[in-house]
Amino acid sequence: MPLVVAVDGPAGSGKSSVSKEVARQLGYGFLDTGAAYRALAWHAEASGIDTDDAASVVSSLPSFAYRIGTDPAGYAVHVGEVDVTTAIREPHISAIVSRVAKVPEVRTHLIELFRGIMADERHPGIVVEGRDITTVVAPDAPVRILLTASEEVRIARRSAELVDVPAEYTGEQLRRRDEADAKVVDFMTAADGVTTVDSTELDFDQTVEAVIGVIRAAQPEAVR
Ligand SMILES: Nc1ncnc2c1ncn2[C@@H]1O[C@H](COP(=O)(O)OP(=O)(O)OP(=O)(O)O)[C@@H](O)[C@H]1O
Ligand SMILES: Nc1ccn([C@@H]2O[C@H](COP(=O)(O)O)[C@@H](O)[C@H]2O)c(=O)n1
Repeated sequence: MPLVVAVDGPAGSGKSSVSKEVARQLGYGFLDTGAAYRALAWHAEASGIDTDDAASVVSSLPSFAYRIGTDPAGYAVHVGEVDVTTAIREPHISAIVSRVAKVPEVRTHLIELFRGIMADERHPGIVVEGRDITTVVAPDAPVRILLTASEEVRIARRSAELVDVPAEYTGEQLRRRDEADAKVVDFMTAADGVTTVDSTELDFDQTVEAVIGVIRAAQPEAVR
């Protein structure tokens, strides 16, 4: 089993971009678990399923042929033969993903999938990011981090990415998604043994260094 670095946090806190860069610098694998929930929402829609109907969402699981690599340099997400890497980031998918993520059967199915990917990892370590990694998916991981930032800063960073979308819409959507997701798992407070990295006052490189610092403190031999 590789060294697992578990990273949780709210929307726009920098989980995927920071985790990917940390993995790249340490020569580790990288697993974006949110991509699976997004891809399932995409798949359900593409199959004409009402994402508000939990039973229908569950019925789409057997045909959900999901693939994601763990090489941080070759990030790509597929459903069957379709490359959905870009499509799953559309605001439309962000707006509906919490509906599928709250379905218990979906969570059980995807958590098994994540654990399988982690067990198969060939890099010496893997950075796994999401909402319930430190608490449910890998509660025994040797390094567990809650990556956070103020809501205002998270909205500003996300708005800077989505230049064609009105900032008010982006902010409202991020708030709504956190509110819906927080009913399912607690990613706003650090569980026992989880180290908080607050990037509100840090730039991207400083945040990457702060996360590597937490890994170094917990596993000195893992980081030269
Ligand atoms: N410390 C930082 N300083 C400045 N920008 C940052 C910092 N951390 C992340 N960012 C930027 O903020 C944006 C959101 O980051 P990212 O997509 O990684 O967040 P996320 O937590 O994975 O979001 P989501 O959960 O919505 O997928 C990106 O544009 C990223 O480059
Ligand atoms: N461990 C996780 C990861 C994600 N989710 C759900 O997926 C959505 C998209 O995640 P991003 O990290 O890409 O923003 C997120 O809003 C959650 O609904 C989850 O439940 N558990």
